[in-house]
Amino acid sequence: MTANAPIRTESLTKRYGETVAVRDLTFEVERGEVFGFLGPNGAGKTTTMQMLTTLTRPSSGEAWVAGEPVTDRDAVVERLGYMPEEPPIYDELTGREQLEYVAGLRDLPDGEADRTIRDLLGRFDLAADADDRISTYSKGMKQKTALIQALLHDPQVLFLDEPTSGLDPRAARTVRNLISELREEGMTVFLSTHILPVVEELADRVGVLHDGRLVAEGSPESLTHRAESGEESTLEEVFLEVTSEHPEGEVGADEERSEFAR
Ligand SMILES: Nc1ncnc2c1ncn2[C@@H]1O[C@H](COP(=O)(O)OP(=O)(O)OP(=O)(O)O)[C@@H](O)[C@H]1O
Repeated sequence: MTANAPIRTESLTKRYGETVAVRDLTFEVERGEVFGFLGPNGAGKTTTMQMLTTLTRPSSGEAWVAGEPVTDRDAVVERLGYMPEEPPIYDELTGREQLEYVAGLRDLPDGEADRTIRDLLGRFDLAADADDRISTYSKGMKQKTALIQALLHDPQVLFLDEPTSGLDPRAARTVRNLISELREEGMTVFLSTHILPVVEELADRVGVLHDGRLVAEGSPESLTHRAESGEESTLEEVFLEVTSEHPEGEVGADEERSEFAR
């Protein structure tokens, strides 16, 4: 355990009535690491991300983001950037107006906000479209706008929920390249997706969630070179294997997650 890991959870659990959406989740993400959070539909990825971004409170257990407990909403929100699967952007605004609006919500001083917006629009190749309405944007341009708005306040940790879902291959490639650039700059990224090639390309480490539990964890390479089989396989095969090894309701409360050689 690293006390100052930018993301750290301990026995994090969320219950909705009888449903245990996330159970006893303990993991950490190191500074500058891209952590790929994988799992089939209903595994608990969104719920985990909502707890880490303070949108929903844990039922039990603890979590810290950028050193702050997720129960301290203001402190955590100041330090994280979050791009949800359906980013809140308004079609009737222009890209620039949308970003100015978010900068206002974040209380960024006007001069600083203008400079940051200009820099990020340039960097994400959106400057020429910044004064067009978002209703005229492609899905990829909307996604880039959403990524910029998550970065405006220079967060220490970035949470991305299915950042490439619904994008055509070219737009998905652009978004993957941008994430890769952020990683090269040392950003800590928590990347939730069920698209395996995305984590294969971008993640330094992968966690596989199934039925609310972390059932496998390791580098993408170690997951594809499973120590016990000694055979090379694809991440998809490993994913299917570890999620079928743990059919719903059959995972013992104290069962260890699969560990792979790092
Ligand atoms: N607000 C809620 N009320 C009741 N049950 C919920 C709520 N949110 C999630 N759940 C349940 O918790 C479990 C985990 O859901 P979650 O959305 O976190 O999974 P996910 O891995 O993000 O799935 P997907 O890939 O389909 O988005 C599911 O059984 C879901 O039905």
